[in-house]
Amino acid sequence: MTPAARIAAAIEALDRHLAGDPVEVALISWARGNRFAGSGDRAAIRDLVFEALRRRRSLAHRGGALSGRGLMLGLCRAQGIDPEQIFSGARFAPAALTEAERAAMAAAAAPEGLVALDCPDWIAPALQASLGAEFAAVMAAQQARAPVFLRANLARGPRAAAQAALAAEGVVSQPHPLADTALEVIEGARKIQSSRAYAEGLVELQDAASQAMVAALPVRAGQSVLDYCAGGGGKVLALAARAPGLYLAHDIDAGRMRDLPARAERAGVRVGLVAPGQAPGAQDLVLVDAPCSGSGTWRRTPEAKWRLTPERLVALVAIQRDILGRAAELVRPGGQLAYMTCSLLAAENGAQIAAFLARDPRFRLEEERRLTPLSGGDGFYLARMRRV
Ligand SMILES: C[S@@+](CC[C@H](N)C(=O)[O-])C[C@H]1O[C@@H](n2cnc3c(N)ncnc32)[C@H](O)[C@@H]1O
Repeated sequence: MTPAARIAAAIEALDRHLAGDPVEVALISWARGNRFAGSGDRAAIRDLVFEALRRRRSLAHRGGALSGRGLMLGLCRAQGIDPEQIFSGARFAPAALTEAERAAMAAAAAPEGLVALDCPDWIAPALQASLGAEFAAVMAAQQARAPVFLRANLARGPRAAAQAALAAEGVVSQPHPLADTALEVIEGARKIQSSRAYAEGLVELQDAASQAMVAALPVRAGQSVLDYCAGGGGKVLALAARAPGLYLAHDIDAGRMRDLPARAERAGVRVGLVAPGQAPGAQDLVLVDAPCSGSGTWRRTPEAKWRLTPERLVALVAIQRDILGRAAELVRPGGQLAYMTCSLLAAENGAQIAAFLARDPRFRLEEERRLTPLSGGDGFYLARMRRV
């Protein structure tokens, strides 16, 4: 496909998405209806769509409309490409520009303020309060694509050995300072999942900040650990790789843990599954990787930035509060409770924990950590508490 044809495809997928389809569904629908497109084309179209969503507000401003065409026009302009060259009306290219489109683009001044930062108006005050002087830099960082990170699985060998095995298969990576397990992929990211290094469990895909937060948790051989919101198991697998122990995974939606047994086997670690609502005995460490706004991961999941609403945020804070209360009951006296989110918002992080500690005097805060995308990985929050 020509660059113009790929842009025409991205316009179609974006229009489906803007009409209500989740972005992944929109991309799959496009691919099903256009089976001639090869994997290289599909990947390029996906990149265009995600680029447009990360910068949805500023590109719509530059392109004169919040539509597939408006976003792609805005992207051309932001990249210094003359839209007339792409929007030519030639075969497979987007239809030629209309006079109205030319006029709308000509009228659009350079984006400023929250538009330039691609920040929804309603959430800006909360983000500004949470991020302080870093607000603009963090929002700007979220406009760029996230790096691809791998976690070297120490249960299978050291990071350098994983790096060498990947390099032999064309996946070039370098150690990342956020965690002693983190590798940042520089070349060959598309080969990771078909590599032997991945199949043999030497590495897992995991954001570097996520690895850093897990590394901050204490692990001792033989301890009992419950990952209360395990999802696909990224955190519990990373913990289990550090020391043998009794690891359990729980999620309200058992379907989310579907792949966990296979992932644990690949990684050479053991993780038991706990059915939703089933109460395991008191644990040395309970980890709550809570459902959250995901505001620290908007580079990877840009549609979430535009889908989040004030009502959903209030609901998430209530869910987190409820989960904390339940998880706290599963910590043995003297044991630890670790609460994490990939949010940048104080309401889901420090304020949530302050309210929990005020409600439950059995717990003391031992450590809080915050990371933003300015450190290279996702935005993350960790509070480590002890039941005294
Ligand atoms: C941030 S994700 C977990 C990601 C996972 N820990 C990982 O590293 O791959 C949050 C998870 O919490 C689960 N969840 C939501 N509400 C819950 C609840 N009330 N109790 C337990 N899990 C819940 C969701 O199903 C989701 O899988």
